[in-house]
Amino acid sequence: MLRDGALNGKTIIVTGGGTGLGKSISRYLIQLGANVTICSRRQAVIDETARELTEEASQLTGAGQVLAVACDVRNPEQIENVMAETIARFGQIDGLLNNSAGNFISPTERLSYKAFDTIVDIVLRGTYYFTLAVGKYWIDNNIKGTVLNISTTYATTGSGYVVPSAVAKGGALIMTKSLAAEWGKYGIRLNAIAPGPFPTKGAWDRLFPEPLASMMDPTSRIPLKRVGEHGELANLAAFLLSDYSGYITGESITIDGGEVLAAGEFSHLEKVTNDQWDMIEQTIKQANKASKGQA
Ligand SMILES: CCCCCCCCCCC/C=C/C(=O)SCCNC(=O)CCNC(=O)[C@H](O)C(C)(C)COP(=O)(O)OP(=O)(O)OC[C@H]1O[C@@H](n2cnc3c(N)ncnc32)[C@H](O)[C@@H]1OP(=O)(O)O
Ligand SMILES: NC(=O)C1=CN([C@@H]2O[C@H](COP(=O)(O)OP(=O)(O)OC[C@H]3O[C@@H](n4cnc5c(N)ncnc54)[C@H](OP(=O)(O)O)[C@@H]3O)[C@@H](O)[C@H]2O)C=CC1
Repeated sequence: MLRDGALNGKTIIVTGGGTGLGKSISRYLIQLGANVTICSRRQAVIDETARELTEEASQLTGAGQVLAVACDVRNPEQIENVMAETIARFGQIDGLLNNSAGNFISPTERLSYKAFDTIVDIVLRGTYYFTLAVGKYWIDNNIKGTVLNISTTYATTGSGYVVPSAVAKGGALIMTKSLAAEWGKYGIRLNAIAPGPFPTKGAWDRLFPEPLASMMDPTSRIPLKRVGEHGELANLAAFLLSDYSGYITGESITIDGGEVLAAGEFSHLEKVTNDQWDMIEQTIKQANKASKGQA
């Protein structure tokens, strides 16, 4: 979507950049000229992704570079190490993509306290620790940085069976809006993306495992009748991290093929056939006549 070189000179940290959506977005940011630091807990995973993205970038003109630094986002010292290594390698930090997450489906009453804490700590604590660390650095150094948080559609609607994730994503979304109001005076922008289903191994293993996958078609309730493509999400993420979105802050943009709209009171009526609509129309018109005393 953006022109080549649109992110030249920018350095962006992507948490959870070794796999799934974080990897796809990192790939596109690098293509657009950004230098990207990817971080997550598993050093071997981010090293392999960095090798792959570096190889791909070497085939392109004007692509950025990639650095892999291990980090558990629940640990402030490790976050500060990622920032220090990024600044040592690339000079400064311009953007932060909070993408790391943990999640699994479960009836809430089956969860231990530790299970609930594990998800909330990765998603909410990890997001505010990283945002706080980078925000302080930007304010101290007068840098007009940008934060983008990967949220979900149920951060605003809520959802059963993923309650710790909903609690944490909801909290992170309110942080996005609150800090956008507070840090606007420093030129710091914060936005979020709320994706619907985008197939990744991490999400599908934990949210759509067997026997669920054999029992239901996740596209049936999506108005556009398909899941998302990683490139579609990467386009939106790159735009929101770029200067082209310079007047957008505190916003959450949904990218879900219309899935949340399916909750609308009458949206399920797509199952009604044309013959049934003929009958329904006649029935309603009869009732209209009756109410005017013409029946
Ligand atoms: C119907 C169609 C649906 C289609 C799909 C649509 C999807 C669209 C919307 C999706 C929105 C959001 C998506 C995401 O966030 S996807 C990201 C998924 N990726 C990950 O989760 C990657 C990282 N995850 C992990 O590393 C692990 O899963 C974990 C989060 C558990 C953390 O691992 P860790 O090793 O730190 O933790 P433990 O294994 O020690 O577990 C901690 C406690 O949690 C308990 N636990 C773990 N799994 C379960 C389970 N399935 N049920 C109940 N409890 C569980 C575990 O027992 C530990 O607790 P205890 O010590 O008390 O036993
Ligand atoms: N796929 C989808 O349909 C949707 C995804 N999302 C969101 O998109 C984002 C990416 O998810 P997706 O790509 O699907 O799944 P992945 O499982 O591929 O990505 C999650 C990433 O988070 C990292 N991570 C987990 N725990 C930590 C931690 N404590 N510290 C640092 N990194 C951590 C993992 O790496 P490691 O294990 O090495 O630490 C992994 O790279 C998440 O925020 C998710 O909530 C939202 C809506 C829909």
